[in-house]
Amino acid sequence: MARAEALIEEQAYISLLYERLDIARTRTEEALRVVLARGGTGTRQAVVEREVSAYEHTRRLTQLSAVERGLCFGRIDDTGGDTLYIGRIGLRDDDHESQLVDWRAPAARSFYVATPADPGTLVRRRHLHLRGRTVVDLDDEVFDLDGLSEPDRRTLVGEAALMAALRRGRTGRMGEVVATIQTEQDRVIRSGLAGVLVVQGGPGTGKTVAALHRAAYLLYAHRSTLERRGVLVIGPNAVFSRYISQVLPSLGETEVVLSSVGELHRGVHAVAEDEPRAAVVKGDLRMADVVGKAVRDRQRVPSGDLEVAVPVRTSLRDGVEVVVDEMIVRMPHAEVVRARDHARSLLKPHNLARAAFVNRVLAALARDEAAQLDRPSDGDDLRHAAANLWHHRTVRNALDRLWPELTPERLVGELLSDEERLRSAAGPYLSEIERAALLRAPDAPWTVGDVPLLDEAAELLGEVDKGAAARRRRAEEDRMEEEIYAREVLTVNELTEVMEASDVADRNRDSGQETTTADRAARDRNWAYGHVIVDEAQELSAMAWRTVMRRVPTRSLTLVGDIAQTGSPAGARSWGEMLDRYVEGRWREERLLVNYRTPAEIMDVASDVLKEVAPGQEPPESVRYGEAPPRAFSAQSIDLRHLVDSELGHIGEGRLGVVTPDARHAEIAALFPPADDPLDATVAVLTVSRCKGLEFDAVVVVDPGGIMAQSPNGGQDLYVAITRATRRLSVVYEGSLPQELRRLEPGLG
Ligand SMILES: Nc1ncnc2c1ncn2[C@@H]1O[C@H](COP(=O)(O)OP(=O)(O)OP(=O)(O)O)[C@@H](O)[C@H]1O
Repeated sequence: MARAEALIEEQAYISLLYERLDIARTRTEEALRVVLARGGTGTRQAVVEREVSAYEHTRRLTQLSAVERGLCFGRIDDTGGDTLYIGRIGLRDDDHESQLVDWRAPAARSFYVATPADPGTLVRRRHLHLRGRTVVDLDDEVFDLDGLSEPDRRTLVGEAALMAALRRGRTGRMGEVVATIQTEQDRVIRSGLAGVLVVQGGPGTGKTVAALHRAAYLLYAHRSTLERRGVLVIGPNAVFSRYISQVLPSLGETEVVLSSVGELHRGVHAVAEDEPRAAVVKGDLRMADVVGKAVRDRQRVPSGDLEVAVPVRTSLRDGVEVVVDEMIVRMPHAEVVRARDHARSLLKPHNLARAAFVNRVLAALARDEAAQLDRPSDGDDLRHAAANLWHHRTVRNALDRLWPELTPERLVGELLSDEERLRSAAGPYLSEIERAALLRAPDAPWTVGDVPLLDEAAELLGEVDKGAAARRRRAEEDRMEEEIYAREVLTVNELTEVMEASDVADRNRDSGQETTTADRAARDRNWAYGHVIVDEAQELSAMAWRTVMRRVPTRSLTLVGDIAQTGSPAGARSWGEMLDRYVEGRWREERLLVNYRTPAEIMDVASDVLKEVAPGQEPPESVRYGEAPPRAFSAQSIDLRHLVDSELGHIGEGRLGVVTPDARHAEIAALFPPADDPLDATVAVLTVSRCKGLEFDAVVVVDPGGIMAQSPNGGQDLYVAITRATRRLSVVYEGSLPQELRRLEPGLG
């Protein structure tokens, strides 16, 4: 069949699918209107039912609008003469016959995994290209050539769909690639939910896209487990989270929480990076001991007996109470030690164990007071006297000195900025040089490396706000009640197969204000996610892994990264080094070997760098060639702005990234128009740590020698910088060209 006829035939089917989509939307809108028209009153059962169906309809509507673009992108024909159309969601006709298969459904799998060598039962895979609702092109892979007519053979275009996808100009946001997922990526996406999956792959091998499509797949395949607990995706920084933020909604998923290590401690948004020596120390597991000791250091005993002045007689003067007479109450030193040891022996978090310490001290002081005043000191009298003592400022102050209530921010802030405290807490664990690397000014901003320390502290301190703990307990009791009730409602309505009672209870309780998993998770430090995905996972320090693992007690994780790109000096040198502590012998690894981003000429340059800095590491294979040989310019012979203008001329609508050493970022950024968001700028000036995971049509690497020298992992940084380019690469060097880059063609200034 000639291509034109094939196009007409496919257009007819695609139009039918869009009609179905329109019908589904209209029906859902109508159903939602009916539900909302019922109003928010009535019996409790009616309110629950209304909440449930309004939520479901709204969710379905969001999904139906998200799939408008590229609703259907593929078709498979098998040896039995059956045809399936593959798309972003599944659609059925009024007789419940499948018209479109969801890309995540098992039936769609052969669309992704069939290869000429192993086609399974497929005779043909067809990619459909739509603009709006019109089929503008198609390309076929035919697995059974003998079965093809002559005209059909002429339309064979091999990997055209993938190549077309890769040639698209960069928009500043990552897009989804459902139509062109490759076999090795499909293996990653559909790998089982349980356990730890490590996806190791070089730059541009699609680790990020595979991880995000995996999130969508897991939510589809394990909705009841994951929707309630949610999926957390941790990226290297907030810019990256924005870069990938549109992928999942465009796949129809809205219940995924995007975060970065710097944002994992509630209330802190750390963006600053530590200088390399501090980063190494903060990322070291010994810091868990240091924070532990810092907490114990705050549980003190006085050098002698505890002595506190308390008022004996007060009088009112001008309406103000003044102390007329006071006395000293005492607690012997050994008893204070016992009170402290007893509170510690409870193994409760510091702020929760404080009550035990406080009660013992108050009782001892009350006993002494009674003895001195010759008052009775039996049970009730003593309790009364102790309660009275608690109201004296002097007693409170003494107790706060000995066992203060602490927030993680105060504990860690004071630890890192007070030489004395640091020496005491870190003395047994860190050398003097390491301690010096940690010391910082009291008003220094939080760094990404501080966040795992804050998390550690939060774990050891427990919640300060007793009101909050009580509120949470009450809320939990309410929730249980709602859940029992919701279960009854679902049973009565025969909905138990479709929905979980706890889901309904959560939604009902939140009544529209905080209905998403993201909202609920954000409120709760102890939230346990159903699955956690970590991108650029090689950058996480051992301390950061503790923080991540706390959020997923089931150890259901996907970690994607590249050991050869580790930039943080506290990051991973091998996966086992970081993971064996938690899941020894229980993590599995998939490797991605094909680079879809960087053209072969640029990858050759990157490979030279890799050979020097990480000799054993294999660079990935590029699938295409670029449009110009990568070039090197001496800083003396070229004006950077001039070079950037000329590169912009070559890339048309695309985007350009200028990558600089950390120390030169401000100076170079000042040469270009300021940009609020580097993702929206035509020219984005970034350090290497900020451009991790991103990509640009053209990249200009400034001062490669400076990048290499900026940290012990500077060579890896240069490798990352070079591999951000999808089309063109230029390097502007100071002095002489680093010899790792000798392959670059000399550019003319
Ligand atoms: N199957 C595919 N179809 C179309 N484009 C793809 C496919 N796989 C990857 N790409 C494209 O290749 C580029 C690189 O992908 P991605 O950013 O996921 O790679 P990565 O392995 O995470 O890279 P890095 O480690 O350098 O951050 C992206 O533009 C992505 O859209």
